[in-house]
Amino acid sequence: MENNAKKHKNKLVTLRDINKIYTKGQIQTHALHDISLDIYQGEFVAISGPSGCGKSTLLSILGLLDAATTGNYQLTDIDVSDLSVDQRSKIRNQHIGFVFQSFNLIEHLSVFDNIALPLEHRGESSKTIKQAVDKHLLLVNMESHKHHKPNQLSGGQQQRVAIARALVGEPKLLLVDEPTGNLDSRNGDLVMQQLKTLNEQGVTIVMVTHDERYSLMAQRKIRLFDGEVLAETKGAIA
Ligand SMILES: Nc1ncnc2c1ncn2[C@@H]1O[C@H](COP(=O)(O)OP(=O)(O)OP(=O)(O)O)[C@@H](O)[C@H]1O
Repeated sequence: MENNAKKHKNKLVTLRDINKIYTKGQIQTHALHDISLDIYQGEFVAISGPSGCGKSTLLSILGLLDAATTGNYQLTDIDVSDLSVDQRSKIRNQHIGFVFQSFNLIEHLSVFDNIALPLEHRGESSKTIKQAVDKHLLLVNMESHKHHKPNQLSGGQQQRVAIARALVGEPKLLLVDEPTGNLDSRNGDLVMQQLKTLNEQGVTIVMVTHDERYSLMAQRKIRLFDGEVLAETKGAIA
């Protein structure tokens, strides 16, 4: 298969010399050391490495949930290194979608209403919301379940709803943290197939995973160790 990154030359993420130091009282943890990374539009990047090596920290910085202690981060043409918390959250809402291991769906809302949430926060009209939600229900093959509540769905179906919710605002970057961690292998395979298809349709994905099989589905595999990039493998498409 052709590497999507070759089709899309636009650079989405430029990280330069990113360091993250957590300080708690007298204790400092140097979680990321001088990470430099470029991610291009259309790529599927997997981040792996042992527990505590900094994967979630890196994903939080990429997703503007947290800021680096030092270093530079450019998202498309926006320098997001030194923004206030409010500015960061505005850019996050516009440009970034998240999928977490635990789905994080709201139990008392229907599938439709869960997917609609990001657009409601943006104050979109109900017509725009309906069109966008219907489109994304189709994208993840969940249109026949739109009136269901999350507890009436399998884990794999819940994760597909979470993917639709992450994508409904048309983010530039989809960040995925252990998407199959709470799923059996059949549902895990279905969710991964869904992510692969979305990537083939042009969605840029950065995914943290412990599962070697799934990281091989990405075009690039970045292995962290003690907060540093230990190795980078390119073109490993399954
Ligand atoms: N909020 C925090 N305060 C202090 N230290 C933290 C905080 N978050 C993470 N750390 C530390 O930073 C280092 C990297 O943690 P991180 O959660 O990024 O690793 P990880 O690779 O995602 O681990 P896992 O695979 O177990 O989820 C660890 O030593 C961790 O203890």
